[in-house]
Parts: sequence; C-alpha cells; structure tokens
Amino acid sequence: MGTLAAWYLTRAGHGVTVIRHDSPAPLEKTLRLPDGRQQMLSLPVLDPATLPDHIDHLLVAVKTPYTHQAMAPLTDRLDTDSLVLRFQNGLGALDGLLPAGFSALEAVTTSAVKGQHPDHTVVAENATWLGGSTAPPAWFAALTEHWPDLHWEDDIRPRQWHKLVANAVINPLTALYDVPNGRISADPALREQATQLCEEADQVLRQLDPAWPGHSLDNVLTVARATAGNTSSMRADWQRGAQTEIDAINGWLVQQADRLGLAVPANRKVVTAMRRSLTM
Ligand SMILES: NC(=O)C1=CN([C@@H]2O[C@H](COP(=O)(O)OP(=O)(O)OC[C@H]3O[C@@H](n4cnc5c(N)ncnc54)[C@H](OP(=O)(O)O)[C@@H]3O)[C@@H](O)[C@H]2O)C=CC1
Ligand SMILES: CC(C)(CO)C(=O)C(=O)O
Repeated sequence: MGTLAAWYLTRAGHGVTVIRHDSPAPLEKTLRLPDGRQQMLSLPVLDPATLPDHIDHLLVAVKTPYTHQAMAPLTDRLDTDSLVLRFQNGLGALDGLLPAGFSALEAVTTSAVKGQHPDHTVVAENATWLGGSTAPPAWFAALTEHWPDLHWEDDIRPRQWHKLVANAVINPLTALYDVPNGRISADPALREQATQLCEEADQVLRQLDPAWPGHSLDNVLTVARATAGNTSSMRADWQRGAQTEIDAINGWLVQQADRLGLAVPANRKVVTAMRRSLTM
C-alpha cells in the first residue's frame, strides 16, 4: 500500500523517500496497475541514522506489528510542525509512539494491493479517505488530481470503525479456517461466529460513542460477498507464517472492552487462537 501511495504522491510532484535500515538504495519497485500497465518506481532510501533532525511529512504504511520498530528511530524527529499520515488497518498502532498532544491523520482505503517486494499488483483501485482532527492540509486538493477517488473526511472515525468491524470479523475467521472471504457469508457455522464477533464489536463501539449505529453485520456480509473469492490480508499473512494484525484489530476491541468492563468472549477467543497459532 505504501508503494501505491508513493506512486500517487510522485505523480503529484512530491518527493518520496523510504526510511529503512539495511536496504539497497534506491528501492526499485514494479507496480502492476488494474488496467494491465506496469509502472516502475525508483524510490530513494534513507537509513534512520542519517535522517535530518526534523521530519515534515511521514507516511506510516508498515503492517501494524512492525510499527514500534519502524517508529522508534523517528519519534525524536517529529514535532508539532510534522504531519504523520497513518495508512494501516486496525487502530491504536501509533498509541504512545507520537509526541504528547500530537495526532496523526488517518487513512481508510478500499483499494487492494498484493505481492511482495519488488512486485506489487494493484488488485483494486477504489476509494480512499484521509482525515483527522484538522482541516485538509494545503496540498490535499492538488493531490486529488493524481490519486483516484481520494476524499477528505472531517471525521474519519466512523469509516475507520466500519472497516475495523469488517476486519475483526472477516480476517481472523478466514485465517483460522483457511477460507476465502465469501465463506463467512455462505457457511452457516462461520456466519454464526461472524454474528457473535460483530455484535461484540458493536457493543464496544456503542459504549465508546452512543451515536454508533451498530447493526454492522449487514455491512460485514456485504464486504465478504463483494470480496468473495479474495484471500484476506490476515489469511495471507498467516499462510506465509508472517505476523498478523490481530492485535490492532480484535486485540484493540478486547483492550477497549477490558477498559469498559464489557465481556467480548468471541473476540478474545480469536485473539488467543491467532496468537497461539491454533486452529479452532
Ligand atoms: N495491501 C492492501 O491491499 C491493504 C493494506 N492495508 C493496510 O496497510 C498496511 C500496510 O499493508 P501492506 O502494504 O499490505 O503491507 P506490506 O507488508 O506489503 O508492506 C509493508 C512494507 O513495510 C516494510 N517494513 C516492515 N518493517 C519496516 C521497518 N521497520 N522499516 C521500514 N519498512 C518496514 C515492509 O518491508 P518488507 O518487504 O521487507 O517486509 C514492506 O515493504 C497494513 O496495516 C494493511 O492492513 C489497508 C488496506 C488495503
Ligand atoms: C475487507 C478485507 C477483509 C478484504 O479482504 C480486508 O480489508 C483485508 O483483507 O484486510
């Protein structure tokens, strides 16, 4: 997803530098676009140790388990003039990693990119919403001319929460049962588990915000059917033995539930199962 964002930003005339340790420079990437075109990208790389003292703009697009490691050398270089854009599923991955009082912009996207470095395939180029607690930055309007279907949200939280619930249901069940997304809707036993996960998520979110509409199951099943043949990102991570984003998705819900004194046994069960590498 970071490579796709880098491509749009480059098209808009922004310079994009990858920050990583021990990487060949530049990073040569191939992006296969949905219309069949191939886009080559050559991205400069900076080792965190050689970064300037101040970072103006930072796009965080590592999978959530790697956020702490990626951010550790950067936090001192952020201040109130910096702008951080979090491009990740789940919630809470940046908690405690930003200077006090600092809030990041958040992104929610329905685009999909697959593949491992250096080849990335854009499976779907759909809508993306950016937002936070401020007005859009000055560069936002010009960026929309180069980033298809890009929108600003003054209050991004409802979109994040809808995405969170879809991920909290579809991702762990498809990973643990090794099935494509559509099975969540088609298989009665999985649908029952989906209903429990979803009701618990709605209960937590309604407690956090009484205006939360709840009744998320219809939306989740619509997403599962719309992506019926797809392998969810958590199933893909699980299949290749990589760390998953369970802690930022169901783990975040469990953490909130604990704080609020709510019972969320179905979510707790999938977190435990994913952490222990068990099949249910
Ligand atoms: N892909 C998609 O379709 C979508 C993804 N998202 C979200 O976007 C986020 C990113 O996902 P995705 O792009 O798929 O993930 P990828 O694993 O494909 O990309 C993450 C990149 O971060 C790099 N990385 C890992 N650790 C570090 C570090 N310490 N310093 C610098 N770079 C590092 C990885 O390097 P390496 O290649 O060496 O592992 C990899 O290139 C996730 O939260 C995901 O849920 C949201 C919607 C759709
Ligand atoms: C919506 C869904 C489940 C689509 O596959 C997704 O976002 C993911 O796989 O992480």
